[in-house]
Amino acid sequence: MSSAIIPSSNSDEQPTTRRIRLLSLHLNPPLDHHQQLQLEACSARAKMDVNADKLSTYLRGKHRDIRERIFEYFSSRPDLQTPIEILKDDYRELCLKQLVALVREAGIRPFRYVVEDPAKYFAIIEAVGSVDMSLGIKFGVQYSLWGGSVLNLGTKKHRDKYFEGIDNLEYLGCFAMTELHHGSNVQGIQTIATFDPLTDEFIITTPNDGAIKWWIGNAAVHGKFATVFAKLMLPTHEKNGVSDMGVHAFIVPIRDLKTHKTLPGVEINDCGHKVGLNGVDNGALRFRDVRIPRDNLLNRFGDVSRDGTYTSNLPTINKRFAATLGELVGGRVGLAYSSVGVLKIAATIAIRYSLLRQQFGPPKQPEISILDYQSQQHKLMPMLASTYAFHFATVHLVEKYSQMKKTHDEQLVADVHALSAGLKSYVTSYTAKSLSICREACGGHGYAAVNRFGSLRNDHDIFQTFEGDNTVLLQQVAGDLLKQYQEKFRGGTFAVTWSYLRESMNTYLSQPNPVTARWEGEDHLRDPKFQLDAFRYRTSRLLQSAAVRLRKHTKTLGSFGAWNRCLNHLLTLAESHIETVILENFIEAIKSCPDANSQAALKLVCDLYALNLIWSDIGTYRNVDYVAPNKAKAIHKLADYLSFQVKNIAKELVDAFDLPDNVTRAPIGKQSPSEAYAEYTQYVGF
Ligand SMILES: Cc1cc2nc3c(=O)[nH]c(=O)nc-3n(C[C@H](O)[C@H](O)[C@H](O)COP(=O)(O)OP(=O)(O)OC[C@H]3O[C@@H](n4cnc5c(N)ncnc54)[C@H](O)[C@@H]3O)c2cc1C
Repeated sequence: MSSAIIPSSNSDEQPTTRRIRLLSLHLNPPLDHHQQLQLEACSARAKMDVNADKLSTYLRGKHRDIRERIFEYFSSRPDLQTPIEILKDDYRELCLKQLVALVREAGIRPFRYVVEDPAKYFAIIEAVGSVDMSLGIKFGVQYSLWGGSVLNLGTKKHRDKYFEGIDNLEYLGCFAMTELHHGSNVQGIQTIATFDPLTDEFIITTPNDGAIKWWIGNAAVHGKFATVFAKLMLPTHEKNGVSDMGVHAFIVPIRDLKTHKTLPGVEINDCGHKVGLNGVDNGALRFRDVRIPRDNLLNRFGDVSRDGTYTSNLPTINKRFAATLGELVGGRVGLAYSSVGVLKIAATIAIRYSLLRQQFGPPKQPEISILDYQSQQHKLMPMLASTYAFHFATVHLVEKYSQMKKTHDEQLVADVHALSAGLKSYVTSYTAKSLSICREACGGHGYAAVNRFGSLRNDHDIFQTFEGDNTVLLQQVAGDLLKQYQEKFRGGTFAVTWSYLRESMNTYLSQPNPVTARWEGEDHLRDPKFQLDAFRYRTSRLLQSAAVRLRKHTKTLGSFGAWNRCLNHLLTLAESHIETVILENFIEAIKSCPDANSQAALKLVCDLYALNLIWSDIGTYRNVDYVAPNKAKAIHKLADYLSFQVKNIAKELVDAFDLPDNVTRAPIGKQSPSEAYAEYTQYVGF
């Protein structure tokens, strides 16, 4: 455990002494000042005393109040709580009722925060999604997608006309991008908006069944408007000629504001019962030459004048398309943030139950809690550590997004785009897997619908697909990394998020250090420098080798074929990079924590996060001798030991998520263990 401080070499040193000193160096590095501090933290850990409230205050930051207000409101309205069993149509109506009550009764008016204070907006959306995930998604469709498209793709005239109605829910709306034949490939959509100079209108047309707008939230029952993405067609001088100006967004009224009847030319059908999120009414839309005024083009990035002339500050279709999609990253940020909220709920229920539940034990002695089993710790403690890591990473994402909204800095826009794509895909995939692990970790009682894992899993599952399929998004991250890599070799600089690669690419190009590869003392393994170096090294290696492979295969397969040949490699690269960014943010967040005990607890959790991931990919490190066999063994042992240590403060760590019982809503996850079985028994009718 402890490291001896190795005396430095001096000229009188005997050969044997020197050999012993060098040998010791291989096993334990000399302690620097930072490590000394760390050792002190380790010994303090034995009496770690975590105050959940202080930790929670640090986690929630300044938006704790609005979150509590939302939870308290729903706690005061049990009639608005979603029952365990509910039919699709009833659920949709309840979900609308919940949304209307939140906005009009509880007075949560979130729309202005979309632009003015995104951090507050995301805190609201996370809290609302914790109350009910369908409600969170319906809320997101209204304010992030429909509302967000009006604010971010439109101009002042659109804001003036629609802001109030969107905010107060009179103008319930949809975001109609996906079609039956095209989801991920947005540029492949086929809906057409043709300008008619005679009437000064656009004509919205669904040219074939493949172009029917599909999966559109709020469309089946409640929506009055839709932001419809369509290819803008402008007449040319040739007879009947049109020119395709690329994908643009248009506001299309779909139901009458007073009668709620579907408007002429619009055909709406229900996408039906889904695997989850049945409180949201997803519908399919067909447009039969629906005419809308020219003003309904959301014209921030491209406009059409009265005579049909097209103007834009952006020179190409691709640039306009990128700018349009770039403005929509808010939805993705919200999903990543909310997914962490779901993970917190699941981890809380599973860990509280694992502390309560007792099975087996030493002969003739009381049974022990199932969280005392190493296997249960292995299932749940790295997950708890990841939840904390994701919390800080998504808070960082929200901060960057808010900065971007204020400054519109071009570099920041690119950064937030890649970071939101990476975090959304990494976090939502992790949460989806964890929900199954939590269910299984709670045994049979995990399978009771009242204990939530089924609905959480089903509702959350689609987070992996909408707002960009995870596999597709990770490729954008890999593409961005490769672009930066090429620029580096052309003498350019890395963007801020990737700046760590500047140094680690150089380290990578040299051989792993055979001395540090053997250091295995706890103080070294728990040194953030070692952990970050290891993460960065892996990413740099993957980046360098991906670039080499792509170059090689492009010669024979072309760029598309080469990309596909290296696809799994590229996905691993993107994940490795995102893990590095997550770790960096965790380490930074620990430094800023004002409470010493909370800081020590976070350090422990962060070490588990880092070492568990290094151990999960130990083959990669061993293959290149980045770690020697003994060091690999030491990492494994320490990761298990840290799981055990984290288990000792697991109760406080989940309490710090500050989720009241009316939000977790699972009898087995009750805050007070004595109530858990009692409520569950009552639920069954005893
Ligand atoms: C409940 C729900 C609500 C939705 N709400 C809305 C909404 O309100 N508005 C809206 O416009 N849309 C909405 N959508 C649509 C959603 O955004 C799309 O489903 C999503 O973008 C994925 O597109 P897709 O379904 O075409 O998947 P596909 O792209 O067909 O993906 C299928 C599989 O192919 C793989 N794949 C695709 N392309 C690649 C590639 N290049 N490389 C490797 N693998 C690839 C994917 O990884 C995935 O595994 C919703 C969908 C659902 C289910």
